[in-house]
Amino acid sequence: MSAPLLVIAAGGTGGHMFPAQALAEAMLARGWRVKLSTDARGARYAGGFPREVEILRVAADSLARGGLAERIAAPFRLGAGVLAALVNMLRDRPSVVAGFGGYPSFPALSAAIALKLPRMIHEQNGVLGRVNQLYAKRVHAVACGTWPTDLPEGVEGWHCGNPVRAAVMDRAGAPYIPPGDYPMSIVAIGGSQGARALSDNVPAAVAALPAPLRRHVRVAHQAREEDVARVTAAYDAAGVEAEVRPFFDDIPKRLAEAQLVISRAGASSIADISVIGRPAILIPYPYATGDHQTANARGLVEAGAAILIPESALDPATLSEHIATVLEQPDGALQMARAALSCGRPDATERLVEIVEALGGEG
Ligand SMILES: CC(=O)N[C@H]1[C@@H](OP(=O)(O)OP(=O)(O)OC[C@H]2O[C@@H](n3ccc(=O)[nH]c3=O)[C@H](O)[C@@H]2O)O[C@H](CO)[C@@H](O)[C@@H]1O
Repeated sequence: MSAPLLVIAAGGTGGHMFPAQALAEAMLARGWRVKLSTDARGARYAGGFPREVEILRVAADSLARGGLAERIAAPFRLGAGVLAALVNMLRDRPSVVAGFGGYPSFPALSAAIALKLPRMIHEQNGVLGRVNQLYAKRVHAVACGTWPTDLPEGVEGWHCGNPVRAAVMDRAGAPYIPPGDYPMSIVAIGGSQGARALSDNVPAAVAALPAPLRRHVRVAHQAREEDVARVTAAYDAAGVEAEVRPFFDDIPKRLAEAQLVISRAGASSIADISVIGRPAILIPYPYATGDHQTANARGLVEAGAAILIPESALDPATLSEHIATVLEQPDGALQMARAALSCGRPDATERLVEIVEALGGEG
C-alpha cells in the first residue's frame, strides 16, 4: 500500500506559505507523501519546501484585482483550476486536503468538497480570509493560528497556533529579565517590510522618556530602507543607543533579550512574541484586510500581555507613557511576559499534524 497523500493548497504570500511548509515537512517526516497546489507567486516560495514535495501549479487569480480583462478572465481561470484539481484528485485520491488561504487554495478545496475528501483549513489571522470564509462550514476542521479567531456561527475552531521558525523555537519560553537599573532593550518591528508609523513615533517616544529611564534604554529598530537615515539621526539626537536596519536576521535572539517589544500585529510577529513570551505594545496596521491585525492582537491584549494602541491614537507622547509604564514596573512587565507565554503555541505544527492524521484516519 502506498503512503497516504496530503495535498496542501496555499496562496502566494509568505504568510500562507510558511505554515504550509512547516506542515509539509512534518508530514513527510511521518512517512506521508505531500503535494503542494499553488500559483505562480506561491511557486516562488516553493523553493523552501522539501524536494520530495511535488508542486501542482494552478491558475487562480483574485476576482477583485487587476484590470477589466483580468477580472473577466479570473472566474474562467478559477474554473479551469477547479477542473485541473478534480482531475488530479480523481487520479491521486488524497487522504487529506489542507487549505492555508489565498486564491490558490480555492480549486483544491472545491475539488475536495466535490469528491467528498477529508479536508481542513488553517487560518493564520484572527479574521478569516476570503477563501477560508467561503469554505469554513464545508471542511471537517478549522485550525486557527491566532486565538481568538472570528468564525461564522456554528463553526468550531481549533487553536493550533502559527508555526514559528526554528530560531524562535530555540528561544521558546526563554527566561525574561524584567526591566531595572541596567541596559534595557526595546525591539521595534514593523512586519516583514518595516512600518512608517513606527519610524515616525518610536524615536520621539523614546526621546521623551524620563531621563533616568532613557539612559538605560537601547533600541533595535526595523525601519523601511528609505527611513533608516532619519530614524538613526533621531536616536542620535536624543543620545539613545540604537541599531536601525531594514531587516534584522537575528530577530528571535533580539526578542529573547528584549525587555519590551513594540510591533505591528502581523500573524507571525504575534506568534513569535507569544512563543518567546515578551511584553508588547502593539500598533495594528489599520489597512489589513478585515482589520485582521487588530483581531490578531486581541488574544495578547485580553491576556494582559500587550497594550494596544490603534494607529489613529498613536503619537509620541502616548507611546512614551506606555513605554514608561512597562519599563518602570518590573513586576507588571514580568506578568505581561508570562501572560504572553500563555498565549503561545510552540507545538503549532504538531497540532496541525494531529488534525491531518485524525482526518486521514477517517478517510
Ligand atoms: C501589512 C500586512 O498586510 N501584513 C500581513 C502579512 O504580514 P508580514 O509578513 O508583513 O508580517 P508578520 O508579522 O506576519 O511576519 C513578519 C515576520 O518577520 C519577522 N521579522 C520582522 C522584522 C525583522 O527585522 N526581522 C524579522 O525576522 C517577525 O519576527 C515575523 O516572524 O501577513 C500576515 C499573515 O497573513 C498578516 O497577519 C499581516 O497582516
